Amino acid sequence: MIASDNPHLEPMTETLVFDDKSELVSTAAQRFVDVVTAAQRERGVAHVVLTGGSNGIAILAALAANSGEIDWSNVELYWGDDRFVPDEDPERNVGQARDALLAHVPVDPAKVHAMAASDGPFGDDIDAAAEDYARILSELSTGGVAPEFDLHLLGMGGEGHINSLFPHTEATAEISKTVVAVTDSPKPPPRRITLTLPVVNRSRAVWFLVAGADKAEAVAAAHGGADPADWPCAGAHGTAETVWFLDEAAASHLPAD
Ligand SMILES: O=C(O)[C@H](O)[C@@H](O)[C@H](O)[C@H](O)COP(=O)(O)O
Repeated sequence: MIASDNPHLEPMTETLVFDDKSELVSTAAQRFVDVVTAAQRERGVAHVVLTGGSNGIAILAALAANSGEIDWSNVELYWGDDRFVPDEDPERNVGQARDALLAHVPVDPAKVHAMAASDGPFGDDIDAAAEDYARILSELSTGGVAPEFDLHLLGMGGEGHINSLFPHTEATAEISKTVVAVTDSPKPPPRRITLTLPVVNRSRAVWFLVAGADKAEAVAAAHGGADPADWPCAGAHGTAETVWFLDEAAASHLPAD
């Protein structure tokens, strides 16, 4: 089992409900700037895990327009998951991030840790590609497992999937590996590489970016303490904070208070 040696005691859960998706995105982008600049002040380098999905990419586009005092040359960037398809496939999360943000800010290419594509250095060997990502995480950590990320962004599917961790799957139940290959994703494409829940949960801050009525049941399940096997989103928590950025539709099944 992967343990977090983070000393934080009482992680805070915060649920923010916005009138609409654009307000959600602009607030999360502003707060992203605050978290990354604070991490850089304290530790020099910020470690941030990006996500795909419409909200995750919209935040990156907002940051391309205004990223305040972020020193992009001192941000280590990772992905929570990616599709194991050719690099030029428009479904790749890293490609969408390149278009939305990375092409527009002075990131250090050596600090941009994309998951391998199916036409990358490991060819079609998805297990080798996943193992290599685990090696990268290990090498960039102080304890040999994975970094304690300053921030892990998460989108969420209507059935509660986060990264490529779907309900009732081995990947969601994984407690030893930091990164696994998924070859039968219920949502296409079937082949993906994903961080596991124990490594997500090494993050200081875990943020859910969720809009739309089709997500309301999963949001309510996570807030009600559901079993992560049923609702993987219920198993993701930051060691310092867990923040739910919701629009009103996504929050519609939460208790009124
Ligand atoms: O892996 C995938 O198939 C998607 O990228 C998925 O995980 C996405 O992030 C969520 O469904 C949230 O998407 P939205 O932000 O568009 O709701």
